[in-house]
Parts: sequence; C-alpha cells; structure tokens
Amino acid sequence: MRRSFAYLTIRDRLPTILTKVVDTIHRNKNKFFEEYGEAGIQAEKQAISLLSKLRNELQTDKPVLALTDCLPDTDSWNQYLERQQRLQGDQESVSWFKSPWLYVECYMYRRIHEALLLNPPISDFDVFNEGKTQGFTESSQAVMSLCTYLEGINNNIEELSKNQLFEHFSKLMQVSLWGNKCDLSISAGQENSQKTSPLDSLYSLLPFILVDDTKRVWSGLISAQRPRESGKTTADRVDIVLDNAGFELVTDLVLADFLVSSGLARQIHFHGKSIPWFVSDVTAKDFQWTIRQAMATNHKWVSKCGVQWQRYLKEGMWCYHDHPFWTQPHEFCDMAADAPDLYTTLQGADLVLFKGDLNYRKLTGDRYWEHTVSFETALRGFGPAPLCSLRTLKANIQVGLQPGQGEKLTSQDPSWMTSGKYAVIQFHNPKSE
Ligand SMILES: O=P(O)(O)OC[C@H]1O[C@](O)(CO)[C@@H](O)[C@@H]1O
Ligand SMILES: [Mn+2]
Repeated sequence: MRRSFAYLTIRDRLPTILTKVVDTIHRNKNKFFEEYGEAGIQAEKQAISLLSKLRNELQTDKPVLALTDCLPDTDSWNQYLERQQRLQGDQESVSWFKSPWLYVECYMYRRIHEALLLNPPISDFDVFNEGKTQGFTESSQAVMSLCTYLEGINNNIEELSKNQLFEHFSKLMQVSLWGNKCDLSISAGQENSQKTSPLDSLYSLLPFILVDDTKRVWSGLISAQRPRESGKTTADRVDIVLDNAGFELVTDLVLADFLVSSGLARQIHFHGKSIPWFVSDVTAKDFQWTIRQAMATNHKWVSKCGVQWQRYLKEGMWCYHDHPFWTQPHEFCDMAADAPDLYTTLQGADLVLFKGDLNYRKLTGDRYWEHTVSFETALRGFGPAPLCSLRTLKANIQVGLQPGQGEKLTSQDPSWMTSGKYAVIQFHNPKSE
C-alpha cells in the first residue's frame, strides 16, 4: 500500500486535518471561557491533549483502540474493531497503516468526536463548522446564478414539455454532480469553494463524465409516476443521501426543489450525518443553517428559494433524517443486516441518490475492482430501491467502464481516479435486473 493514494491519505492528509482541528479548538478558547468559564478552558486543554495523542497514535502506526464514550453507536464500533482483530489474527496488527483505509479514515472522525464528547461543556462544538460556513459564503456568486436559473424554470414550469423537463433535470443532475468537487476532505480543509457559475461550464465538462446514466434515472422516475391525492401524477419519493455542506448542498437543494416543483416527485427525504464527518459533510445544523442563510441573503431569488425550502420542510414535502449507520465504516451491502431500519426506510423510495466519493466507496466496498466489473456486481446485493451515484472521482476505485476505457484514461492522465476532474452518474435498478 506504500505510495498508494490510501497510504498518502493516512500519512499526509489525516495528520494535517488533525492539526487543523487542534488549531481550531485552540482559537476558540476565549469563546469557551466566555460560555463556560474555567470549565471551558479545562475542556479545551483536555480535548487538545486527546487529539494530540490521537495524531501520535496515527503517525506512529499504533493499534486502533476501542472507543470509551457512550453514544448509541459505541458498541457497534467496538464490535467492528473486534471483528477486524479476529480477521487480522491479533490485536496489534489492527493498526493505522495495516488496516483497511475506509475503516481507519472513518475511525479518525469518530475519535475526533469522542475527544469532544468526553469534555462535556464543549461536546457539541463542531470543529469543522468554520470551513463549512465559509464554503457557502465564498460560493455566493454561484449560489445566486443557480437560484436565478431555478426561478426561471419554476416560473413557467406548467408549460414545459416532457423534453424540456428532461433537459432541466439532466442539467441540474450535472450541477449537483459537479457540486461534489467542493469537498474539504480531499483538500485537507483548504478552501475549495465554487467561484463561477457551474451552469456555464456544463457543456465543456461533458467529456469528463465517464458514465452517464441520466436517461435511465429519468425513465425510472417516470415509470414510478402514479396519480396522487393532490391531483398531480408524480413518483412518490426521492431520497438524497447528502455529502458535503457549502456549495454542494445548495446544488442538492436546487435539484430537490426542481423534483418537487416539476411534479417528478411528491416528497424528498434528505439523509445527513449525525456527527461532524469527513470535514465538510452535512449535519442537521448545517442543513438548517444553509436554509436560514439562503432566506436571509440579500438577493431576490436566493431568499425566495430559502423561503420555499423552509416551507417544504414545514409542510412535510421535504424531511431531513440522520442515522448512525452513515457515520460508521460499514459497506452498504451490510446495511440490511446491520441497520435494517435504515434499509427499510430506503426501500420506501422510488429513487435514492447517493452523493459523493465516500458513498461510492461504501457502495462498492472500497475494493480494487477491475474497471469493467458491473456496478451491480460491485454493489454485492445492495439495492433497497433504484439507486444512482453522483460522484466525482477522488479515490482509486471505479467500476462499470467500457473495456479499454480505464487503460486509456491511465495513459492520458495517471491521476484520473483521484483528481476530482472526472465523474460518474451511475444507476442501478434492483427491480429490473
Ligand atoms: O466528500 P466526498 O466526495 O465523499 O469525498 C471525500 C474524500 O475523502 C476521501 O475519503 C479522501 O480522504 C476521498 O475518498 C475523498 O476525496
Ligand atoms: Mn464528503
């Protein structure tokens, strides 16, 4: 694994992220003092010392330790560790550099959370909050042009033909896809916002979409349409398994708005993270903050979108959920056994959109599959509902390509799988295969 992308992530990117976390906590010392007095200062010191210890364990390849906090998922994490220890033969060998990349990377974020949880006055401090809010603020131009575009569609949505609706659907899927470039984990927390209008670049980005199943996704949604109580004929529910806050979340909200206002779906269920995760992932707080922020923006169409989104939530057309499974290291083919309630929830959807790279790694079990292996094979039975991954490539894994396509890409651009420059819109319908 030396020199591999996984190795370099653990050696370089994760310690950098931890150093930034320590720095963020330290910079907020005065705030903790103002809020909690001396207890706040003690908590700050204690959390920093736990995080420094964590960084040292990582850098010196120490064994992975059991969690000591008491969250509902603590036991499950510790059982997962025991399973790894059994698989690898002994306790010592489950260490940072000798364990699956997906596991240790998820574990690091869970340990960061533990360090705060063990220091009660500051336990709900989100160490990644600043970066996420900054990501939104710095993308304001792109947010404005996107909301203006949506207003243009919504304005005469009743008059649009099926073909015109498909064109808008396809564009907004692509916007949401490219929104995934803006994550803060790949850049180790370095600013990574969207400066220009994504709509203007869609055409020139088309050659970078390696698999584009948009038409299949569309057909799936159309075939799920039924007459509803409202008098409209729509599919019932689209679920969006969110990835990053900031610009990406806005692209997802815009897509969700379009799905509802066009009558393609009656309801949208969003799935976010219950703890701060992979630097920029959406938590309930980020979700609410983004909508409030949009409402308060001094731009007619952005604030109109914000007000509409709030109304959708209030009236139940949109709902937000989180589930501890999303912040565990499990591959999604384990979901039916390890989180049956979540699996059952997803089964109620007509379509589940999985945003981002980490979700792709979990969908495909983060294995080095041959590039020509089908998406269905890599899912290994996971298929609660028709599903689609919208992912820019940021990890050494890609399935469902044409024979020779991967080799050609490697010869043209050796970092094609990790640069975030390429993307896929990859669909699987468990019901039709
Ligand atoms: O936000 P995303 O798209 O899931 O990306 C998360 C990033 O974190 C990584 O796990 C690397 O740390 C990559 O897979 C990816 O670059
Ligand atoms: Mn992410």
